[in-house]
Amino acid sequence: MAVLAADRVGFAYRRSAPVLTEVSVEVVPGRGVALVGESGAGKTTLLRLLLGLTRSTEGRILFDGSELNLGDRARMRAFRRGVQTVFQDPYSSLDPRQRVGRIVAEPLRSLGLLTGGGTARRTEAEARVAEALDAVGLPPDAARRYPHEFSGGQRQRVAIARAVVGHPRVLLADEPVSALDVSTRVRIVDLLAELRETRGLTVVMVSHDLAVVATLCARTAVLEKGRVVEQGDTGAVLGSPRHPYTRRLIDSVPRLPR
Ligand SMILES: Nc1ncnc2c1ncn2[C@@H]1O[C@H](COP(=O)(O)OP(=O)(O)OP(=O)(O)O)[C@@H](O)[C@H]1O
Repeated sequence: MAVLAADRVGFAYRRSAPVLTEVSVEVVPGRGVALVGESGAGKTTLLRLLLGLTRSTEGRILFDGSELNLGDRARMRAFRRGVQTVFQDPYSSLDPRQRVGRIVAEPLRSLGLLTGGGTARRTEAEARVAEALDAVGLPPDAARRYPHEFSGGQRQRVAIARAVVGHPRVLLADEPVSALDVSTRVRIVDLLAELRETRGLTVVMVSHDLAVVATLCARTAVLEKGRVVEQGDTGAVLGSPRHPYTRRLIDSVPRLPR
């Protein structure tokens, strides 16, 4: 069964024309989904709806088969334990005044994932932060440092550590590598692929980069002007696209001269 689904979702910003119309997308465990489409197609808006940050104006968002109710705090907490996020910009998404250890531990505290009290609680948080830092390939002493002491790629590792510290099932990522240089991009994509294998993490991703999509996501949904025009296995969608819009999207990818 789908962990997360958009069921005939529609959305319009206030006093504007709809930016999403009748969008249905399912996220099945172990089968990551890429959301692709031109700028303005509605990808980020759909991700925000799937994250429960914005309420849809039509249709429903389902988590483990039942409708997400943003007003139900206990249920939203369970949702946040299961579904975490990484944003595009590793510079603005980390609080510069907090040490990395505190940043990574934040979901453990806010989602009630720590069991003990006092010193035991602190020790448990430290151990789980160390485990998350190790999982993203950062040294243990990273916990004592501040975000500005790290490069862009390392900061994105910190953001990924914060997202996975509570062992979520799904990671929603909005252009997670587009702010990084090419070689760093490859390393972060490899890291996400590794987390997918080792932790069973299902990655749902918005990306302009079809090579990244092909590496990370089993399924692809193509959005054009707020509608899904094509979706299916990534190999089929990108390898033999049926819709002219998908073909145009693939043809618009710059190729190196031969
Ligand atoms: N806060 C907002 N208020 C009003 N309109 C908005 C708002 N945010 C986005 N939009 C509009 O909604 C549409 C979809 O935007 P969205 O950011 O979801 O697209 P996108 O596919 O993620 O684009 P990009 O690839 O450029 O990030 C666009 O026309 C955009 O101008």
